[in-house]
Amino acid sequence: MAAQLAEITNSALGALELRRFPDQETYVRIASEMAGKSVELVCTLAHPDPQLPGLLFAAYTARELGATSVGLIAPYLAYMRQDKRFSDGESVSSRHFARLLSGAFDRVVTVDPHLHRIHDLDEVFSIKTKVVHAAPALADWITTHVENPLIIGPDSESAQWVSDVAGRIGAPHLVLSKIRHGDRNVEVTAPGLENRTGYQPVLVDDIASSGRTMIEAARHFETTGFPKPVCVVVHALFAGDAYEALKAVSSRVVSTNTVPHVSADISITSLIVS
Ligand SMILES: O=P(O)(O)OC[C@H]1O[C@H](OP(=O)(O)OP(=O)(O)O)[C@H](O)[C@@H]1O
Repeated sequence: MAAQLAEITNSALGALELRRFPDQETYVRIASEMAGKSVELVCTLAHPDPQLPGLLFAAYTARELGATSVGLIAPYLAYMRQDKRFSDGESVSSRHFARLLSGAFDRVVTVDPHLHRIHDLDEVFSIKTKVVHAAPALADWITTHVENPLIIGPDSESAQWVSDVAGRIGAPHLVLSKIRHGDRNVEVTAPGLENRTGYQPVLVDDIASSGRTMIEAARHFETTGFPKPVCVVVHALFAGDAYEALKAVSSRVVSTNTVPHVSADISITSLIVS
């Protein structure tokens, strides 16, 4: 994506050397001229724990080498789901992660961050933020690939992008109801679904991690006279065998390229620079 962004914006593509020492510490070397440059580090944070030291060291190094400003383009921004102290003593890691990034960068650009109980990135970041929405790209893909779609969100939080996508296509939409009992244990209910047959269901969500949300939502179509759903996800994290398990209950699974994945057929690269 960094190469694509450099080409679209007619910018130079920098060279960053990143490797592990034998003890697993991170080695960083910037092999491009930084003096006087406005620098953007492109790093999708799908594996944030091993990625973070290198990312912070690269930002600090760019500044020490004379960059006038250092921005972060993180197509997927991690840790935004832990946005509340759900149990006593828990870290509100969205706030802490944002604080770490705010200390190293001058600005951050991301795609559809998980903003649920936080409504604006500025509530947790102290630097300039920009949010890019994938909805136009999702709507284009659905228009081209799905006939007679019914756009469905698996939980109340998805209502925002489901209604946006459906509105762009001129398709009906429906929002299901979800209760999360644990990391891999969610319960999805779909009241009234049997009254909406005659459409191709298209499940749309921001993140697939364990895949349980989409899988539990998809299962409702097995018994209600619909064809298997098409599943459209913005950020394809797909931990473990989540992708295979979701494919088994779907007619197709597709994601955007915010996270490199075999399902990433929807490009949002041009939206980042628009
Ligand atoms: O693939 P999974 O492991 O099911 O994770 C993906 C789900 O998690 C997020 O919502 P979450 O359940 O965190 O709910 P929230 O809206 O209350 O933050 C996200 O919006 C997806 O629906």
